Amino acid sequence: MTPPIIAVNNVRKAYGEKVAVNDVTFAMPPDAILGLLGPNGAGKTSLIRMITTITAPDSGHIEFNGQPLSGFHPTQIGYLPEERGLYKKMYVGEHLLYLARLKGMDKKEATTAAKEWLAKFGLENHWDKKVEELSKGMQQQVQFIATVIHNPKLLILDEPFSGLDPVNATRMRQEILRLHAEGTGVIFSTHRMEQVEELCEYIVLINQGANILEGKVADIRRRFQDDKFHLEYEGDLPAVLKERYEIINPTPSGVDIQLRDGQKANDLLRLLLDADVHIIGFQELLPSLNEVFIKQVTQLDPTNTNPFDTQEA
Ligand SMILES: Nc1ncnc2c1ncn2[C@@H]1O[C@H](COP(=O)(O)OP(=O)(O)OP(=O)(O)O)[C@@H](O)[C@H]1O
Repeated sequence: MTPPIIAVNNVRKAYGEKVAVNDVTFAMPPDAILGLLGPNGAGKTSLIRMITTITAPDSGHIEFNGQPLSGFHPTQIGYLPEERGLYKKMYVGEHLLYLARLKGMDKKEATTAAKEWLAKFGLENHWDKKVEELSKGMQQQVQFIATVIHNPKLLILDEPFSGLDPVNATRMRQEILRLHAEGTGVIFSTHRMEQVEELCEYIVLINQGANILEGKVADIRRRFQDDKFHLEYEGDLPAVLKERYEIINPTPSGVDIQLRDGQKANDLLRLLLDADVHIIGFQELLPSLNEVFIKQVTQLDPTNTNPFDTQEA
């Protein structure tokens, strides 16, 4: 069996008294983009810095393609950190060549790749511009190019879409999906849970340094389903519906209905049909990852009433 690109085993990292990563274990799934999720201060960057060998775990170990992670592996990794770090006074082309050569490319192949990538982002005329002359979004795209130019086996993207307009965010998302389809492993780290569902099939949810939930997004949302349905209809609703069921979020086009105490969706539908309600749509509402996160944190620790306030526990 092919080993996972990255396997993190019982990894711990503390900065003085502060335990930033506490006994975290997970493996990259073979086919899915991995979403590394958690609120500010959860420990995501600390984990990534260990995967990229910038720092080392205090205990536990990390494997890259089944081998112990070592100083040889960073050339096979592309890391887009949250803090952008281009040299403002350098020229775009010169900068990309410099970074590509640090990753082991020769000048000719780096020049060809840099030109191809700049053209993909519509930046082919910016080769001779200084980084500081580019807009923030363009600088972000150049930094993304620097991250992928050497065809890494593993791509780690920390909040890659922050600061991008919707058109450029979509373009970058398409490139990430294309690279993934061609076999590049991708870890997408963010505290924006709603962005994850567009890109990731599999998530690892970190809270206060610990891995609190892991699995396929669809399975997790289904596991946390709580019998809520959305009904779209035309006309009026019968009074009996309001008497028997809890109606929430009424809008001009529909209502959400929360089932309670053994109530069944089929009985609800039967009641609607018997009352001759003109049904346009009826679907189960699965919780968002935000809601899943809050539920899981409060389930693990009922005293934590504000799961997003985890900065300095
Ligand atoms: N160099 C450091 N020295 C001391 N404490 C640190 C250091 N780096 C991180 N921490 C602490 O470790 C914890 C985890 O931080 P980390 O940056 O890994 O979180 P994060 O999930 O990446 O957060 P964010 O989403 O805000 O980037 C935080 O409490 C942070 O204050």
